Amino acid sequence: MAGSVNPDRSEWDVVVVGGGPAGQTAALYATRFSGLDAVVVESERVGGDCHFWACIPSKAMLSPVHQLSAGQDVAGVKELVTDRHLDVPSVLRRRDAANDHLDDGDQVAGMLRAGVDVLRGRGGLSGERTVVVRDADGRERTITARHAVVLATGSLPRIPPVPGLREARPWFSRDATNIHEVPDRVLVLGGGPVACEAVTWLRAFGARNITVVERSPRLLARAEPFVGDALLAGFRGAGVDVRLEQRVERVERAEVNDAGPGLIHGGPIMVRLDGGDVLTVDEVLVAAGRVSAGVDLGLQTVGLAAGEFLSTDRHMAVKDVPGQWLYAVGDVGGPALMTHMGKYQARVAGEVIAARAAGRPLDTEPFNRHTDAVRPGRVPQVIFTDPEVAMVGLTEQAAREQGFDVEVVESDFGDVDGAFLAQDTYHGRAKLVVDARADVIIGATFMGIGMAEMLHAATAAVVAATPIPTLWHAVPSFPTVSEVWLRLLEALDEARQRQLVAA
Ligand SMILES: Cc1cc2nc3c(=O)[nH]c(=O)nc-3n(C[C@H](O)[C@H](O)[C@H](O)COP(=O)(O)OP(=O)(O)OC[C@H]3O[C@@H](n4cnc5c(N)ncnc54)[C@H](O)[C@@H]3O)c2cc1C
Ligand SMILES: NC(=O)c1ccc[n+]([C@@H]2O[C@H](COP(=O)([O-])OP(=O)(O)OC[C@H]3O[C@@H](n4cnc5c(N)ncnc54)[C@H](O)[C@@H]3O)[C@@H](O)[C@H]2O)c1
Repeated sequence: MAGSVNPDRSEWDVVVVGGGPAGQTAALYATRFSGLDAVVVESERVGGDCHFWACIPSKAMLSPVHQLSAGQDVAGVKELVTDRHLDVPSVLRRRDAANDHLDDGDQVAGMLRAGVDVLRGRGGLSGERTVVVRDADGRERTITARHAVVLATGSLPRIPPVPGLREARPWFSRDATNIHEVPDRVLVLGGGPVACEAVTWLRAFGARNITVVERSPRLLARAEPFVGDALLAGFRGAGVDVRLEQRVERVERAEVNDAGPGLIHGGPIMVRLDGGDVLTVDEVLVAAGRVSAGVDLGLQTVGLAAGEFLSTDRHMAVKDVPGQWLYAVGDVGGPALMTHMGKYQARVAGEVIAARAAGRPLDTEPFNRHTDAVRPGRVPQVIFTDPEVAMVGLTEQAAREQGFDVEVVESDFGDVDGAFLAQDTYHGRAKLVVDARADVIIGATFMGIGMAEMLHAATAAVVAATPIPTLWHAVPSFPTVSEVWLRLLEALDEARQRQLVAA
């Protein structure tokens, strides 16, 4: 669908550059109830990476993986599905439907219905409140914002400086999420969320030789250590070759033929690892982190350095830019590169822009809608491996490094009735990190089937700093897996009682 803008128009109250979830949300929150108008400038597809290339297609493929795997551990169902494989073409059709066959018509229509204009083209700052938009034919148009410009251009894959890697035209996350050809032999460079989720579906889709090369000592190194250990055991048990504390030294691909996303990009690839091993694979998937998509944004025209994650204050205004007219939300600002965090920041930015445009002072009471109260240390994340990892707040290590008086408590799901009713052999573990002085939870991690939907209770407890004595009265329903909360509180109580007796 084309953009929706009067060709002669050149001024809006709010100009948003980047139409991913963060940019869309900022435009909606700045304009609803405020009387302001806004335009979203988008160079590719309204909906962003999240809808077309990241969260939506990946989770559309992972849900069938989880459901088959869960069924394989429930008597009465497992007899039907053990040793059965996914119907991969059906899963890919499901994925294609979920991301609208890469067509952003519905997303554009949604913005227009909400009264937000859409302008196709690549936007970049050219001075205060001014954005130059270059369309696909190279035509330029200068637009200005009466009140605010919001940068929401997302992030791009980081390419490690490995000789031969770039030239080999390896896969990046877009190929993995929009997979059409399943490589039989694949090397995954990195062991973070992108890598671990992709390994989960590549295995389920029938890739027979998967090697993961991660430079740090653990998979999902930012999670509690038990998570990486359990994932490692699961991957290795399923035949995935995981090489920790290793790097790729060089890559060679004689025949390169990049026929498009998700298709194998050429002939076999020779990969030399730093230990001296040489592997031959059909594809390399680079999943080695992200960089800010702020390189061509004209940041230097307002005195900012290009290419780094943009630094913002608690109201999402970009630091070191006078006048409070420039905001950044979502991945372009880091450091929590997740859709829900980008949308949260965008809600804050939108409300701040509306208040400032009306000349209203920003709210100052705790948990007001004009201030980011989540960063740092209260960020939730679900990683949709099999089983899932769900975590919020600080890990034990991070809490100790930040000087908290830390108590930790862990429990597996062995004696939770809801767990053995859900699965015949439920494997999972939960951990709480407690600030002993304040007697509140500051971190929680759950690993197990269905944990994604368990997380929000922990997020609410961490953000609200619910006192542990209050949590005793938040009764988990029987027989649900969430009774693990009771086990955790009992374990904490027991440890404290023992300490009292010992003292
Ligand atoms: C494989 C994968 C899986 C993921 N899964 C999850 C998940 O399950 N849950 C989760 O919370 N997060 C997930 N993420 C992270 C999530 O995708 C990002 O945090 C999210 O997309 C960021 O939203 P955004 O709006 O900041 O950026 P984006 O979604 O990247 O949108 C930015 C938009 O800006 C446009 N743009 C860029 N430059 C310009 C310009 N100069 N002018 C105009 N337009 C421009 C782009 O075309 C794009 O449409 C995943 C990431 C990956 C890679
Ligand atoms: N479900 C989710 O919430 C979800 C899913 C996917 C991605 N994401 C987000 O997207 C972002 C990007 O994910 P990611 O996994 O690409 O990045 P990441 O930074 O989280 O992990 C990259 C991993 O690659 C390793 N690495 C980097 N260079 C390497 C090298 N040369 N050799 C070997 N290992 C190397 C790093 O040690 C790290 O463990 C993350 O911030 C993540 O939170 C979120």
